[in-house]
Amino acid sequence: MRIGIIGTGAMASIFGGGLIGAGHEVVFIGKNAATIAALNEHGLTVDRDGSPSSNYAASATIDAASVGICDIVLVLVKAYDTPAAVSALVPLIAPETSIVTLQNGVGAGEIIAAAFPENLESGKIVKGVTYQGGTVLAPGHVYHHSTAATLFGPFLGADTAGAKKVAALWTEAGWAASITDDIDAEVWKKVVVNGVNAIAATTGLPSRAMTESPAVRQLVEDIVLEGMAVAHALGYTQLDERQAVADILRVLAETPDGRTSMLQDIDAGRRTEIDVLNGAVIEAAERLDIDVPLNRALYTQVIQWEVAQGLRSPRFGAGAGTVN
Ligand SMILES: NC(=O)C1=CN([C@@H]2O[C@H](COP(=O)(O)OP(=O)(O)OC[C@H]3O[C@@H](n4cnc5c(N)ncnc54)[C@H](OP(=O)(O)O)[C@@H]3O)[C@@H](O)[C@H]2O)C=CC1
Ligand SMILES: CC(C)(CO)C(=O)C(=O)O
Repeated sequence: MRIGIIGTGAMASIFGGGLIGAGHEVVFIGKNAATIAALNEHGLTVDRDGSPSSNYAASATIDAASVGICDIVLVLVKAYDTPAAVSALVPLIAPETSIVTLQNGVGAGEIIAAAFPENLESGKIVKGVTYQGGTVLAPGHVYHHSTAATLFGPFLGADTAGAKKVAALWTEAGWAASITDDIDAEVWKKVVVNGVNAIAATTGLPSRAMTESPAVRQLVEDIVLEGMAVAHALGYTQLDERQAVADILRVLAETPDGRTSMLQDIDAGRRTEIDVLNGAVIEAAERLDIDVPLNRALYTQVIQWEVAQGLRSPRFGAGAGTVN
């Protein structure tokens, strides 16, 4: 299959590597010249726990127009980069192209769906959530926690054919994948458990270390339970809060060298996805009249860090709940 991946960061690289390894033709579309050069010249190196590093011959470009039509396109940029990524994607998309987002948070799927209505109508926009993790070590070199779950579902309607086609790719690459008929509930569960990202960002702790400190482990549990009350009030009553706590603690504990995506943003001095994660929880909680003090505290700290870095206007530093 011809697969276009927009992004050359952590997730683009872990999934791109595995899909090249499974025999697919993969083209990365990025915007960082140094990373593109590293990929084309030295290939993509992926470290996985318990196995030697793998190096994959990689093809990467800044010029999306040079790529041509793809069978499947994976959108793996940060949520706030989705509008620009979607514009770049146009030359890759035919009516039969499946477009897949595995981005965290709320809203990216809606931006993609609005841009490609024909693919949306035919069930070819696939929304997913993944508990796999990627950490960038250097341009063209990533660490991959690969044993965790990925769930796919149609963005619109009940036709799961498109989601099944993508899940089959995952299975071929040796990764767990399943189909859900309620991807929106899974997206909210992931938004809630991604509360751990802000904990990592504010403590500086790598993933496993968060589970080893009793105080931080308790904070992980508390942030998930707080967010789950909001998810339940939104109508996702089928989500089991204890299961959500157990799931995220397991993912963190199984990722000794992992750094959550938000901690990697802090490391790199770049904007975080706080708005579409804790910010989304706060926004929903305000509408539903639910108190979410932990989410507010973490949100405020991360926003203040962004303000201090000059990444965001000081007027957003006024307090939690001021979501963009
Ligand atoms: N890392 C993780 O473990 C997990 C991340 N996720 C989610 O996956 C998504 C991607 O995260 P992650 O891979 O960590 O992020 P990274 O920041 O590592 O990678 C994002 C990539 O997108 C590139 N990019 C941004 N805008 C464009 C554009 N217009 N055209 C082409 N490339 C572009 C960036 O380029 P540049 O390098 O130049 O900035 C970068 O290579 C996020 O929504 C994240 O929350 C989900 C599960 C786990
Ligand atoms: C916590 C983790 C790794 C779970 O997949 C994640 O989603 C992230 O780092 O953004």
